[in-house]
Amino acid sequence: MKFFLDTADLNEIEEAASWGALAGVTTNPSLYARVGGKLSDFHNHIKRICDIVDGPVSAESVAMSRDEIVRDGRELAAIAPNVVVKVPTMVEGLAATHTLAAEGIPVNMTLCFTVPQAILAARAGARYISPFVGRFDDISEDGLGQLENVVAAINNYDFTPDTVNGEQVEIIAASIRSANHVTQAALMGADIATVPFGVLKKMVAHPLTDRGLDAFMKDWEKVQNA
Ligand SMILES: O=C[C@H](O)COP(=O)(O)O
Repeated sequence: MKFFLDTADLNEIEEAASWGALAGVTTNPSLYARVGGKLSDFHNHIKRICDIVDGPVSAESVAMSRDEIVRDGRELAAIAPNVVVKVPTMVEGLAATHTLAAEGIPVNMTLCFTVPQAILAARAGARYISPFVGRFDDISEDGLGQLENVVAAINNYDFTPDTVNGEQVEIIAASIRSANHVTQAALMGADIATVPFGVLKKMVAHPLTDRGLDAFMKDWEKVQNA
């Protein structure tokens, strides 16, 4: 499993990148708004993220028609070679993905919740598909169960390698709210988990690690004073 950071916060991205396990970043309009992002600075902001991260950086189109999404996608892809265009899973999004993929522009289909949506995204040529876990849980549905179904269904078929780098479509477990979501996503074989920085920090920590470290430090103090 690879880890992406689900944020538009440059400080979080720089810090996570320094830990050595950051394979990419995903952003969305809400995450950009959260860091006080302005429309006029959007492309520059994505460029700054691309300069920090050695991996795919998803930047979302907010257009609603296929022509506008394609236009948005081309502009976003021109920002840096590692930009991935994030497109919502809807009819206009599928049509735009089909066009962008044919041009060699990688697409991450987002707001994906079901197996049929995921298969349609893969057929349209998406490089990444992002099933949402937490938002399913929010409506008292089984987010992890849906993710497991998507992973199993996509792996049932040999989707044509994309035109960008010959790699198969990858599943990004998105809307991740806990380290346990990451554990379960890894066990079911999701290719990538995109996690908020707070979850990434929790993934590192364990009370037994803290307790063990504390005991080691106290015993080392005894050694020094012996
Ligand atoms: O845009 C994709 C995010 O992973 C959504 O996460 P969220 O449900 O926590 O906002």
